[in-house]
Amino acid sequence: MTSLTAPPAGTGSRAVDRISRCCVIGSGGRMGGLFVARLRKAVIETAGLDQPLEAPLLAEVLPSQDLVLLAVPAPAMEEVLVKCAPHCRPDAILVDICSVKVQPLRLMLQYHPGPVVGTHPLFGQDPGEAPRVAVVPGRDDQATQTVSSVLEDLGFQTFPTTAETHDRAMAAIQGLNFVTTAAYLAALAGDDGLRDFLTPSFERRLEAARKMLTEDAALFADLFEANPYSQDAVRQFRSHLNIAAGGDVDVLAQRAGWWWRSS
Ligand SMILES: O=C(O)C(=O)C[C@]1(C(=O)O)C=C[C@@H](O)C=C1
Repeated sequence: MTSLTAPPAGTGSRAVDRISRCCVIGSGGRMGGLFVARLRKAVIETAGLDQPLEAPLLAEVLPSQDLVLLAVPAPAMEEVLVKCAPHCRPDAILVDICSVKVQPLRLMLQYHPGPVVGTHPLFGQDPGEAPRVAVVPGRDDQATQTVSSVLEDLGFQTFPTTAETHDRAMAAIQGLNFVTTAAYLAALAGDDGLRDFLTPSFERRLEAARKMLTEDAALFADLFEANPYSQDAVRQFRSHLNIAAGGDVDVLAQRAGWWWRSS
């Protein structure tokens, strides 16, 4: 599947004007679709491709692109690169939006000889008021600047980081959030006798966990696996459970108050 929109007349100094053609691979997905819509709204000529990624169409569409954005899950990255990278111009900027950065950047640098930039939009299908995107340089500093400027032009706030810093942070923010929620609820599962005892604070937690565990569990499990720091994060968390097991729960509660400290 591919569709193109013509850019309107008139150019300015925005980054999107320096990127005249772009292709989103995975345009049928939620994030891919969001990027196609924003790029087109920013009047950049945008093609969308999705499965099946067949060679004749890739050969027709990709060689003319200034920027190729991979909106594909981390586990599919290598397979997609094997198919797409040979059709990209060597000077095209290759960008991904995976929620982990060490592994996708390594693969993009391996399969594409030109500019590479990793990004992670820190939001889902609803970007909210001030959507932020982490940007990780891969190869070519100018390309990193161009991609950051394009993202800002699309209405996102960007900030620079490294793949390692990013993945350590996401192991804590996404990985542990998923694993600790899943472990807690799994530990209680199967005991129907608990139903009569549910309290408002527990119900709030259950509701907060619903989407993550009923719709997005496979996504978070994949991210846990693709993040090299996931197991470190779990081990660190386990040491905090040990504090509770030793009876010092007030120490934990006091430390947790850090999140609501006044600045
Ligand atoms: O919008 C949601 O429900 C999400 O789960 C989005 C969410 C998250 O909040 O962890 C999931 C994956 C992306 O890496 C960024 C954001």
